[in-house]
Amino acid sequence: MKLNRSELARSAVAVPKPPVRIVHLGLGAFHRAHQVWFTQHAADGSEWGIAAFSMRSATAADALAPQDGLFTLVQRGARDSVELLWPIVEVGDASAESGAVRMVELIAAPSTAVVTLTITEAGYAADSAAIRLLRAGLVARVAAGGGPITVVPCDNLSGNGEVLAALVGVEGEVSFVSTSVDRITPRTTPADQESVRRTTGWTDMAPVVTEPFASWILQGDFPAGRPRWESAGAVFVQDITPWEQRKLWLLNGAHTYLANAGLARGHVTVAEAIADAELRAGVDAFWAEAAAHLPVEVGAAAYAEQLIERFANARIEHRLSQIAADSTAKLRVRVLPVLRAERVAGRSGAASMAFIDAWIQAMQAGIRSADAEDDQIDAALMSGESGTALLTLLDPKLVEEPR
Ligand SMILES: NC(=O)c1ccc[n+]([C@@H]2O[C@H](COP(=O)([O-])OP(=O)(O)OC[C@H]3O[C@@H](n4cnc5c(N)ncnc54)[C@H](O)[C@@H]3O)[C@@H](O)[C@H]2O)c1
Ligand SMILES: O=P(O)(O)OC[C@@H](O)[C@@H](O)[C@H](O)[C@H](O)CO
Repeated sequence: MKLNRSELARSAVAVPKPPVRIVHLGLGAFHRAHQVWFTQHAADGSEWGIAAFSMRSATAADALAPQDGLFTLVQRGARDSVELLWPIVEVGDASAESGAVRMVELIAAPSTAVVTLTITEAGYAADSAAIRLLRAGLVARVAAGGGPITVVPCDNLSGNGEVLAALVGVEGEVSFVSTSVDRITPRTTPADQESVRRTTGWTDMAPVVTEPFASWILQGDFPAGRPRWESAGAVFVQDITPWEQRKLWLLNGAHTYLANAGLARGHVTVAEAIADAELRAGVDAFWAEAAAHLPVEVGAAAYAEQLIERFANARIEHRLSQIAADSTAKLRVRVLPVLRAERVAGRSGAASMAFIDAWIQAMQAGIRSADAEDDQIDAALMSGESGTALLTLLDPKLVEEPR
């Protein structure tokens, strides 16, 4: 793609500018590497524009607005492949009142068919700003007879569609779709920005670097239509549960372990941690436990084999300190279900327990990343029996069971 000047702008490049039919909450790196990429690559992508809103600060919106929503996606495998993505046609900052008003107005607009979200796991709380604004938009839409709409959460959470439907609590023509999303996308660094400038000749204040792999599995209805994401590789299933478990347990469970155990062993990135034979053995043992509770049709062994290659991609600088954030809540959904299933099957779940022990040891050694449960972790560490107190924090039932 050629630009006729060095700043990104729609006037400098011939790309589609579709009308807004999708509203997105959470203008982070992952949305741009995943849902924006799937929309651009859908056969009818040029008919679907996205209005994307940052939720907590103006930073992402301020970087993208002068670029008319355009940004560079770098797919980083053995070599880089660089692409200009154009589906974001409007950006806003919903942490400011004017942005929040515009977002609510767009959710209520009859021309909007889909709302997507990447608001992090912590955003799924009844009093979070994202949930309140989504609710306000849907209530306004129902009241004005705006017609059916579909809401698609794209965060790493079991049953994300059902969880969101319960939190939002809006009755009417609103369909909540559950999804399993997968594409390792680390935070962009200044070096990434500089490498995009060198490769393309244009200055991009908001590029995104991601891995070549991308997967999107969805379950649910789109009564107002949607882009033909399946033509870009998305898969629609009747029952998402085993697919979601495969991804959350095998990928995210292993990530949380590699973060806690890897930081304790002096590693900085996922690629370094998975190259450590001891950590790799821990991951393999956990995957064997998890695979025993997944149906054969999800292909756990092949997915795990692919994961080793993805984790080992040293050109993707995925920092363990970023992944270790909120480990307490993450262990509950990524590791505890496997431990429970192992114990119901009459086994000890030793590999799952080793993942939990790695977190306990990291907390005891003071290797901490931000955690929404920091106050409770502090209290557990102050108690005489900090190991038992941390186990209780994770799940009170764990301390009643023999190890
Ligand atoms: N990065 C990945 O590899 C990846 C892969 C799969 C799924 N995801 C999901 O996407 C989420 C975002 O990842 P990212 O890489 O874009 O992160 P990011 O830090 O680039 O962006 C996070 C976005 O979430 C918003 N946000 C943060 N906390 C929030 C809250 N409490 N309420 C509402 N909005 C909030 C921020 O404003 C920002 O727009 C992850 O938490 C995860 O659930 C990420
Ligand atoms: O994004 P989080 O914080 O839920 O988890 C960190 C990583 O495990 C995660 O972002 C993965 O990279 C992603 O889920 C891969 O698809």
